[in-house]
Amino acid sequence: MSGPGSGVRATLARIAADTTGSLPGCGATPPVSVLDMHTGGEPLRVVLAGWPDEAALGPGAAATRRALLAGARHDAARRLLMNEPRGHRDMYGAVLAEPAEPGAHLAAAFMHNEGCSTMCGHAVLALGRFAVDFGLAPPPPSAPTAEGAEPETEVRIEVPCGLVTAFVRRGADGASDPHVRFHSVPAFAFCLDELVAVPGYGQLAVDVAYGGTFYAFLSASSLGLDVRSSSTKALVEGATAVTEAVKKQVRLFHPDGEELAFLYGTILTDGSDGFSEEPTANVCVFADAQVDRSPTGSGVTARVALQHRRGLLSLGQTRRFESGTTGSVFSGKAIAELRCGRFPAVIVEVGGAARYVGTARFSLEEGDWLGAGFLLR
Ligand SMILES: O=C(O)[C@H]1NCC[C@@H]1O
Repeated sequence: MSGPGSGVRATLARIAADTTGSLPGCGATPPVSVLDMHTGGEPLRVVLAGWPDEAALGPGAAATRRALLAGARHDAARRLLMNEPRGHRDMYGAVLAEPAEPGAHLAAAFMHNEGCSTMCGHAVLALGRFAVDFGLAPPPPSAPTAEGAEPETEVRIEVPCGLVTAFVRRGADGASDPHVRFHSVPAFAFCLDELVAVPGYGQLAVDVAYGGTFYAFLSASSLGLDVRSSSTKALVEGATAVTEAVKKQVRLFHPDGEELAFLYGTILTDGSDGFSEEPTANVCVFADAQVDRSPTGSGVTARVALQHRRGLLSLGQTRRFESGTTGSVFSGKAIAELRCGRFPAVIVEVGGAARYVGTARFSLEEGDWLGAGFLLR
């Protein structure tokens, strides 16, 4: 018989309560603490502590992204947290830093299966909640409403493509509402109906638009596919062929700088660009054939800019966008017209729900080459 404090259940409880000790064989590398969320099914792993070279990170999101892209230690940490066995091909993460922009509450750089992106809408929705719940953005000074709810808290987040603002509500109990909205950087149509030769699929008309990052857009039907019913494998193959072809055949340009001028991926749509109360579905394939589970915040931003440019969506008119993968829905609307260099542009508001998933402390056992991170094709 085991005495009090011994036995399997007591041992498990002791391990669970011990938040500081390192695991056997893992003493040499300090553990990395993370908080996981998801927005419309798309994961977001927020690094809390233990990033190997915090001093080299910032300040500012663009500087943090540059440091992540350039540093071997940073890339090892990215692979540790994004790849198997702690993550998977489609994992997504954020590294937070002190902001450099006056008035910003935090800076965030984004990482995925290949490197680091310049914009991530699903992450901005999640980080808005995170910032409110963990005191990174102060609550508004005005009084609560009659129902006890506060007015929205503004969370200004510096991301590599610029400054974006999330709006978060808190209930009478002080907890943040999962439904968040954000205003993005100027979004614009780069080219419409550009003819691109896509090996295996023929000559296709493709739109390219910017929503914090550039995407190619086309109806999945032009590849003989359907975003709601085709297999993910077929959608990934088709979208990847388009991405590779557009990268070779369309030279991108962004008025704010060279480091924004790259194609992040391809978004296949259901072709329903004309206004409807029904949601329009799309699937985003980005980075190294990574599949977004959400409708893609930066993709919705770019799609709204395209629909507005084509005269299909007026200012203030809300359209709903559905993920072809999970069925989750974001809203999108153009709220202001402006210019981004030579491009007519719009500010887009995107809304969606972000949820908490859990926290974890990850370690790496000495000599574990697989544990350092791998991906299956
Ligand atoms: O929502 C978004 O904008 C992002 N989700 C994964 C790919 C994009 O960065």
